[in-house]
Amino acid sequence: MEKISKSILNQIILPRNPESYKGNYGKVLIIAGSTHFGGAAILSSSAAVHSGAGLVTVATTPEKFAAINTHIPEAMTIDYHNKKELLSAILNNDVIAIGPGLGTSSVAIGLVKAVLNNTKTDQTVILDASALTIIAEEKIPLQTTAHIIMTPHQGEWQRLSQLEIPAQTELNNFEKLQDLNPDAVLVLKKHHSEIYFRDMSFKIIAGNPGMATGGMGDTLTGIMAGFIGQFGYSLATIQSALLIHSIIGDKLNEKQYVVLPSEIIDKLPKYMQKFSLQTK
Ligand SMILES: NC(=O)C1=CN([C@@H]2O[C@H](COP(=O)(O)OP(=O)(O)OC[C@H]3O[C@@H](n4cnc5c(N)ncnc54)[C@H](OP(=O)(O)O)[C@@H]3O)[C@@H](O)[C@H]2O)[C@@H](O)CC1
Ligand SMILES: Nc1ncnc2c1ncn2[C@@H]1O[C@H](COP(=O)(O)OP(=O)(O)O)[C@@H](O)[C@H]1O
Ligand SMILES: [Mg+2]
Repeated sequence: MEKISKSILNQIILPRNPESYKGNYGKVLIIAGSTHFGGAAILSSSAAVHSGAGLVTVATTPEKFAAINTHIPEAMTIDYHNKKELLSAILNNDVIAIGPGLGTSSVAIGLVKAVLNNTKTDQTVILDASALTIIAEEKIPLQTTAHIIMTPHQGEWQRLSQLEIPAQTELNNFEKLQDLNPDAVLVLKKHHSEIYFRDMSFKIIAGNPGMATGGMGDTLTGIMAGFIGQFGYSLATIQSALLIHSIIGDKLNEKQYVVLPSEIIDKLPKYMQKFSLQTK
């Protein structure tokens, strides 16, 4: 398994073209949140905005609109119960991240199916949290032609792959990913998270137990969406998103016992600037 080098960040995060505008940095749709998990929608959309997505729309339940607008006014909101608006948003965004705080209601199941049935080749679908639980429980095939990235923690990967955590070896993970969708990327979140794609596997040597805080994975999903929106879908972009999340977490952990997801989000623009200037 190859270790992901920090130099990938200098290659991916480049200074912006002065002539560019928000349309050049990706349209991101985050389908997230439900009655008891409003924070997951805020963290994932805030992470997408702070990591540089040009336009971010959150599809959620209207009871969370006010909280989202207050915490992250840069993001737009739509009601995920409105099938027409949802379909239009699915068709018109470059990156669709679904799952943080979504829960596993019949509405949530319908949302996962709507994304998998209506996305196309040039789009990227990030499946996280409740979306992965739904796919495992409902046995929903991953049949979209869009790029698929799954970001399970070990418990979610156990549900999806039927592999108990001790059996989540490199070889077994390759096999199960092949069964689920041979073209999908698996980002297996753990201490020193791993990436699997076709016959390649990578790991990060970064991250710390101070990051074991609820919402940390929701934040990674937003960063992943923001990075793919602006830097394009590639293995290197996925690696960069995974790495910067933990590098910032490690920097904060030097002086803090506990690292909050919202603190990582706040630091994203500064760290991205630092890495972009190192290319000069
Ligand atoms: N502020 C908010 O709105 C927040 C909202 N959130 C939202 O909550 C929803 C549920 O997501 P979830 O991850 O909390 O619970 P779930 O899917 O049941 O998985 C837990 C099960 O897996 C097991 N497990 C094994 N290994 C594990 C590991 N490495 N990491 C974690 N778990 C591991 C674990 O084992 P146990 O701890 O019981 O031994 C347990 O059996 C989802 O939509 C998410 O986005 C959260 O993000 C929090 C902040
Ligand atoms: N001990 C640890 N070492 C390194 N990273 C960790 C550790 N604990 C948690 N993390 C990171 O925090 C994130 C947790 O994701 P997840 O469990 O999906 O959180 P949530 O669903 O609460 O948002 C992952 O990116 C994981 O790698
Ligand atoms: Mg999670």
